[in-house]
Amino acid sequence: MTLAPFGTRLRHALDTRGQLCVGIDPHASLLAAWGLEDTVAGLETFSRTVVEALAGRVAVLKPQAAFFERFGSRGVAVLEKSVEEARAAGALVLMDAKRGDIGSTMAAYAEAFLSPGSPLFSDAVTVSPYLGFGSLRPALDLATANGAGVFALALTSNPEGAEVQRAVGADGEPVAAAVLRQLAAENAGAEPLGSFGAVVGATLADAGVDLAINGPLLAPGIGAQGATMADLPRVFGASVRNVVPSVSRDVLKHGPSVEALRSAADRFVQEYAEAVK
Ligand SMILES: O=C(O)c1cc(=O)[nH]c(=O)n1[C@@H]1O[C@H](COP(=O)(O)O)[C@@H](O)[C@H]1O
Repeated sequence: MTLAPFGTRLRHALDTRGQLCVGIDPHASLLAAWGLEDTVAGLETFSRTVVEALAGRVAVLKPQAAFFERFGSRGVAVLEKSVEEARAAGALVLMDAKRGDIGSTMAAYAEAFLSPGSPLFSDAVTVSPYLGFGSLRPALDLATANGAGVFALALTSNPEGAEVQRAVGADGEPVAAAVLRQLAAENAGAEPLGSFGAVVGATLADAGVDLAINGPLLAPGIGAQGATMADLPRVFGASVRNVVPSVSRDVLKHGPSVEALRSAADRFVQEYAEAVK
């Protein structure tokens, strides 16, 4: 089955399900809080519960690959199953893998996450552009061919990110601005939304760069890292409607009750709607 472009599918999901991405981040501390063991079995119960609670409800689920990889191949098998079940229930899956490498190796990462035959095929994947934006080309091309998307780190939510991302290149352009400019070029002419997104933390005091990339802006940092939905209009300005606010721990801490997870996600959707009138 040929998928419509990711940007089109994402816009529809945000408009119909509400503007929210929930991260599946099975921290050891969350497993313990849910009364689960820090084992593959605990991981599987945790992930299955989040998918059961939210995949039929929220626009995007974002499994954080690291928390599955720490259990080795059996953890990755849980990740594969979670991706499949979440997609089958109607959520778009954004694989948070933050991969980055030379182009020829990036092609292999792209095969892993953006090729429909792969067990980890996802609707989109996070990548690091810090080996040079051009190194992402194989991922951008494979995504286009398969109706998938790519989110490149631009201004991350952690305070350390600035030393690299705010650095100014020889031509006077800040590094993050160059990433955003190249994403905008990839998205040129796409309607209603391009398939190539930027990651811009909701925790920023001020973006200070042009966020009008005609693509989605993944905004982590809401909740546990201190940002709120009310911060989004200030950080994102005119681009705020293209923001995909992302929350992990501040939703997940409400489990293992399926109802409580759903209520928490619904509250965040409501808070976004109130903040962005
Ligand atoms: O790409 C991301 O999702 C991401 C980028 C970023 O700048 N900051 C950031 O926190 N993230 C991820 O978003 C999630 C944040 O989790 P919470 O702080 O629990 O909501 C983690 O999985 C992070 O790896």
